[in-house]
Amino acid sequence: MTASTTPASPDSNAGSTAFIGGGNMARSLIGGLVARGTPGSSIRVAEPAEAARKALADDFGVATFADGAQAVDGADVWMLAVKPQVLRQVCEALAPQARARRPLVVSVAAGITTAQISRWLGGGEDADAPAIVRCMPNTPALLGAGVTGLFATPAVDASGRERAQALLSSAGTTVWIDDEAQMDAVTGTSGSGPAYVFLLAEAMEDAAKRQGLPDATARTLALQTILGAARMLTEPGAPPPAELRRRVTSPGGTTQAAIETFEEGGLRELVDRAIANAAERGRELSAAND
Ligand SMILES: NC(=O)C1=CN([C@@H]2O[C@H](COP(=O)(O)OP(=O)(O)OC[C@H]3O[C@@H](n4cnc5c(N)ncnc54)[C@H](OP(=O)(O)O)[C@@H]3O)[C@@H](O)[C@H]2O)C=CC1
Ligand SMILES: O=C(O)[C@@H]1CCC=N1
Repeated sequence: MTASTTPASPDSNAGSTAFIGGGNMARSLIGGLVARGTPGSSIRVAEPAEAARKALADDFGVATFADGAQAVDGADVWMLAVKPQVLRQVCEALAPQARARRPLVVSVAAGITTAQISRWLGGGEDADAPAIVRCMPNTPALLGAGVTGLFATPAVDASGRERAQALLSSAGTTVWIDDEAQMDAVTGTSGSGPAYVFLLAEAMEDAAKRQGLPDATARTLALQTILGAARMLTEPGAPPPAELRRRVTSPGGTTQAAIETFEEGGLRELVDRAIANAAERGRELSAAND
């Protein structure tokens, strides 16, 4: 077992949060937490790749470990931030510590259900069940501009909910859902959603270049348009998206020509299918990794 920072004694880790997995999502969440005042020293990260451990320690001042068991040692919140495909193996390895410590377990893994996590952690039924919050953040968390859907199992008490809410609030807006089955729809909408906007940015930039604009100009126009539109959408008291669109669209003008092209091309139906497919993939990930 190697640790790139020296572990403190378990008792001195009370109040700390352990991340299992130090990849893209963990970086976004840790960045959001540290930027909003959580001391890096209270965050412990297990990550197999040495280069990633060094970058996390350098960038955020967190304690890093090659081994999950060391990272969770004494931590009372465990953030499971590994791929769905390895979550079972991770949970089963940590099950003895989970039974002994009874941490608040927070999972960001797409698709994987709280029942699966509970079983893999060796959880019992009812009063003996582990406290698990399943959540779906997104990468704008890095800027504190993310949105996270959260679901809590009955074993999570009010203080556990508050703790999870506080952790994810550092990443931006939080939305609790009561029905865990809806988490796949959350994943398809907002978890994966930033990539849809990035795809739109790519497509607008490419189209602008094909219209003869210089590369840098095309990028600036595409990105600032998305930023400005997103800000208008989220201003307090902003009208709904359809009304904002109407205000840009002069009858018989340029925008109408573009919007008609999108509608004829089936953009709405395409978005509907894309989000449905993302949600379905979440359900498949659950079944495939059970
Ligand atoms: N990226 C996103 O936008 C979002 C992702 N999620 C969820 O977050 C989770 C992580 O995704 P993402 O960050 O993108 O994936 P990454 O692959 O970037 O991060 C996962 C990290 O976990 C590491 N890892 C693998 N095995 C272990 C282990 N046994 N112990 C500790 N760490 C391990 C990986 O190391 P190595 O690469 O060396 O194997 C990798 O660095 C997924 O479950 C995903 O569904 C949720 C919302 C949004
Ligand atoms: O693509 C994925 O599976 C993860 C979950 C949501 C965003 N990224």
